[in-house]
Amino acid sequence: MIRFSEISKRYESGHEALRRLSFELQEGEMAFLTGHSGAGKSTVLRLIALMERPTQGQLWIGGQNLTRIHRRGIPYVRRQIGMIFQDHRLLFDRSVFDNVALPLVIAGFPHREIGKRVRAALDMVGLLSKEKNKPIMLSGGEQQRVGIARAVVNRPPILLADEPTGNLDPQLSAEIMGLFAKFNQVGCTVLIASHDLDLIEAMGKRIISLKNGLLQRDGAEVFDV
Ligand SMILES: Nc1ncnc2c1ncn2[C@@H]1O[C@H](COP(=O)(O)OP(=O)(O)OP(=O)(O)O)[C@@H](O)[C@H]1O
Repeated sequence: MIRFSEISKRYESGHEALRRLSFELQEGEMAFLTGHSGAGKSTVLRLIALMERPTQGQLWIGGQNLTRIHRRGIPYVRRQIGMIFQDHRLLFDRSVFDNVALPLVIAGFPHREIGKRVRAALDMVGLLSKEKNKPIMLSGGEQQRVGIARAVVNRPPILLADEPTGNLDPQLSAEIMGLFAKFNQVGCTVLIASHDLDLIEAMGKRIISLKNGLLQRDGAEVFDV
């Protein structure tokens, strides 16, 4: 489903954030991406979401070679991906409903369909009763769940999350991870960047570990870097 083949990413500053990184994520798999600050975790997610392009190597999503894709094809790929950020990136002057509806409004869904889908997404994250609230009235964990509802509202086959529990206490963090596991159980391919080793080890899923842009560990396999 997602395949990195010898991917390198050098930013314009000259910094090489990823070096010949290869790994594959099967359709319906859930995995964690870990490593020290600056190891390259966000870069991996940004490459998959086409927010950055690789300097070298081949990157595939569902049989499509992203390194060959034209600008015109980018929105089509992005529609397959729900992305969740540590800082939620919610619109604070809009209601919870409007925040979650945004991807559907952009995609031109009809009004009725938007209402149905937004409420289904809010129900999944347990926030149906807060649809009229502004994000500022919600706790950090609730805000994060709004971000998750927004990411899943158009039912993308791939979910990417960048430090989704960064600012949350251990109990809320475990709840958020539980939500991702729930989406995975219904077939979503999930990749989560997190430096919270205790939490991700407790999830019992595959862990891919980066060190200075190199693959250090993939599941049970450990590499000499
Ligand atoms: N736009 C950019 N321009 C230049 N260098 C960048 C850019 N984005 C990231 N980097 C550098 O690339 C390296 C990898 O960054 P990345 O954000 O992928 O790491 P990370 O593992 O997600 O770190 P953190 O856990 O701190 O978020 C870092 O050294 C970072 O400073």
